[in-house]
Amino acid sequence: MTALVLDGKLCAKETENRLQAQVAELKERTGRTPILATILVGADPASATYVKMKGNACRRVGMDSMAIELPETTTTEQLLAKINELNNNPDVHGILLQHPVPAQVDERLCFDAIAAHKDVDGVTCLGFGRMAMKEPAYGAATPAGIMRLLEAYDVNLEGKHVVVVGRSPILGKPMAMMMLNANATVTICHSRTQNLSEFVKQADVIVGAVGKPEFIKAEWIKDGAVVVDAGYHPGGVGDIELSPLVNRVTAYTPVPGGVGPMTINTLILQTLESGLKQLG
Ligand SMILES: NC(=O)C1=CN([C@@H]2O[C@H](COP(=O)(O)OP(=O)(O)OC[C@H]3O[C@@H](n4cnc5c(N)ncnc54)[C@H](OP(=O)(O)O)[C@@H]3O)[C@@H](O)[C@H]2O)C=CC1
Ligand SMILES: Nc1nc(=O)c2c([nH]1)NC[C@@H]1CN(c3ccc(C(=O)N[C@@H](CCC(=O)O)C(=O)O)cc3)C=[N+]21
Repeated sequence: MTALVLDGKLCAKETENRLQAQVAELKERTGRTPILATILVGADPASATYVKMKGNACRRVGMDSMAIELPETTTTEQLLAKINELNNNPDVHGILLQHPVPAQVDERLCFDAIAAHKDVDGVTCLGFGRMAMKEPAYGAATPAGIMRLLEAYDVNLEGKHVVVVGRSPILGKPMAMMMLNANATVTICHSRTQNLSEFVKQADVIVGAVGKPEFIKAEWIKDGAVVVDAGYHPGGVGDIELSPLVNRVTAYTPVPGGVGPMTINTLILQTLESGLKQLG
């Protein structure tokens, strides 16, 4: 069996072409383009790279971005003040606060300070709750990107047993809710789960969001499963041991080139949606 490659890089590229045209049309009509404000606190090189990639993606579709860099020593109050300023700035249509922030900062408080209509990365409690209730909301970028990728390849989720390994606020937990909303039967596994392999063996669709390289073993995954690997580690490996699987699963996301590009693409897509709402 040759597995279908869920090519996030390609899907993101195709979407960008469409977004570029929409941005050009908006600019023609209003003289303005959507602007994404990115906030990076501290100088972690990996985070700096991701934030740069997000700014570059804005530029590729003709949107602007505003890169805010705050020192490692930033306090919760200082970050809240910056977020408030961006909330009140009519030129800013979306706000991304890069996770993680330094330990002295209350990340949840800061995420939740982002105005709901500018929460294009889908990190607020309000956005999560609305998404979970199927009310209009911007989804968390990574799981929303995964849903868009599965949709693009017509992967059927209805009635399927989806096993999500990981329950973080911006990845595993919203992923599970989105799968539930897509009528999957959902199991969420985490660090206290007993007999993880027994759950993974039942998965029609397995989502790896653990943050540990090749933690989910190929031998746990059944023939014909759909494999979604959100993990990304140096050396281009994900959270799932992928190479032994490529000839016996139905479909899989490559690492790199799978989930990562869809995360950024979803952020850009949702920034444009927000810009369209705010600029007309
Ligand atoms: N491509 C992309 O766009 C993105 C990729 N990522 C990648 O996805 C991965 C996960 O990221 P993120 O969700 O932020 O990570 P977190 O560290 O926030 O969460 C990891 C989750 O895995 C669970 N976990 C840890 N150890 C085990 C274990 N031994 N058995 C079962 N579950 C375990 C934790 O459980 P518990 O809750 O009990 O602690 C937690 O829920 C990382 O590799 C990250 O690099 C993340 C964001 C975006
Ligand atoms: N508020 C917030 N929102 C996030 O969405 C968020 C975050 N914080 N913190 C960190 C993680 C990580 N993340 C990635 C995005 C793109 C790639 C990506 O595009 N990766 C490429 C490879 C890139 C490379 O070559 O290094 C790929 O998988 O093909 C990876 C990881 C978003 N995150």
